[in-house]
Amino acid sequence: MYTSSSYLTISSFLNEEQLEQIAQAQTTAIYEDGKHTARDGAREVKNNQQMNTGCTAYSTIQQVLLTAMNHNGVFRNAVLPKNIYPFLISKYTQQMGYGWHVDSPLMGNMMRTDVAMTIFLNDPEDYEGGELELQSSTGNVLYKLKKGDAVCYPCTQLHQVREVVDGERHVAVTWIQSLVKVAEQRKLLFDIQQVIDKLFMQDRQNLEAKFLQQSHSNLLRMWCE
Ligand SMILES: O=C(O)CCC(=O)C(=O)O
Ligand SMILES: [Fe+2]
Repeated sequence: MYTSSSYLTISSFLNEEQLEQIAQAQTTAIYEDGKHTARDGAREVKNNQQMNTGCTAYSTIQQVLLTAMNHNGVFRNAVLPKNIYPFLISKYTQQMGYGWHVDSPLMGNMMRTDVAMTIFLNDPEDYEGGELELQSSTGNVLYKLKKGDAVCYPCTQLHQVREVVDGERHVAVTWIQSLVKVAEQRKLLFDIQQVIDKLFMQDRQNLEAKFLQQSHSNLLRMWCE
């Protein structure tokens, strides 16, 4: 599930019903210049539109997205969310993009940003260009996922949204403060959790799984803040 070092993709993060609710809401949405929510060097390279957070559509979409997050075990186990920043609902039309930047380390009420997340709200066939490009030690990686899919990546990484050449790109983005600050530690915990889940699926009383769960619990206690 981790495609590169610690980038997590979640397919069908949103189901058909949730996507439909979002699409309905989007028809009445009000958008404004995305530069309002960027700071320092990011402001100059940010060229997109964002949904006005005061409109009814925004509240509806926010609710749908939070519900999806709460129900997603992979997201919870991999990201270990402590605080979630309100979603930005963005739209990139022709020639829009967001050049190389790093996200603010602190947002809102001094919330530390550990994990960034992009949820794709329309199909990759709907637009040309518009890939989310992430810096990685083994070469840059591009994400242009299916409608309803999501990608999570550590906020330590430089990234950009390549220019949309044709069509429209719709995404929801947010930032999460994790219970575990260090990405490598989160990845270890997630890997162990997946093995535990598999073993318990075969046998609810598997003793090795219980020992592994003990180690997982104690590591989480050691690393969480
Ligand atoms: O649209 C995306 O996939 C990411 C946008 C982004 O980097 C940001 O809003 O900071
Ligand atoms: Fe960003």
